[in-house]
Amino acid sequence: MRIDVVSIFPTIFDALEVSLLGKARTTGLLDVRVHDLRDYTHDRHRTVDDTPYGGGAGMVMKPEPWGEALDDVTRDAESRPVIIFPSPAGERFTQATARELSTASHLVFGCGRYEGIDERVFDYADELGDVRLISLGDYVLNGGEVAVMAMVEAIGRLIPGVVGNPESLVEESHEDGLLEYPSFTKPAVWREREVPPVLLSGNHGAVASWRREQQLERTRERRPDLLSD
Ligand SMILES: COc1cc(COC(=O)c2cn[nH]c2)cc(-c2cccnc2)c1
Repeated sequence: MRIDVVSIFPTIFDALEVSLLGKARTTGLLDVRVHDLRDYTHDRHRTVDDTPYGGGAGMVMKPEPWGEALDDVTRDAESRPVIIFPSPAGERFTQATARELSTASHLVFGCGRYEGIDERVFDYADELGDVRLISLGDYVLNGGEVAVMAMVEAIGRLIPGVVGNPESLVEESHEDGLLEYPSFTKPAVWREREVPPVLLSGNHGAVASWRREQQLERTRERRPDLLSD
């Protein structure tokens, strides 16, 4: 998978080298390219924002740099990319979204800042790829960069070969629509707290039933919304 990221803070994405995705990049499973939006400006101050038409507080990201940046990153695309803009006004990002996007050949992420991006950019981008505004949650960040880091990690780890043990991807929260069961490891007793005896019983059927019940109990308590979907 090829991933292009456009941002006015490209160095933030140096952190992707450190995470599990660093290995995926060296093995060629992931081809991650980060671009500075200011490289697509032509004025002395490398301006990327301006005041909003119609008035109002804050600044809006200008369309021209975005148009040139999106042209550039899609110019040599081997397939029609999915062009994703993190936004508080976007569709909800879930494990199902991550799974869907992990099958794409080419993802382009556009990191908005300020009060957002001139709306005409999304209309233009639709000529270049499938545009998706995606929200990580109902809160506002200063920019899309942190959201892109989270999405790239959630998507990247689902690509075969990126995570060492694919078995570990199956028994995770949200993979089966429920929260994951509690985990324990040695010692069997720690600060007078015992590991649930069923987990030491060697009875795999009883362990599986206990874990399923724990998943349901936790989901009922913490995320009843997942049970009504
Ligand atoms: C401060 O104003 C913002 C911030 C952000 C960064 O993303 C988030 O805050 C976010 C993402 N998931 N949950 C929250 C994005 C936009 C934006 C981008 C494109 C179109 N419209 C708006 C605007």
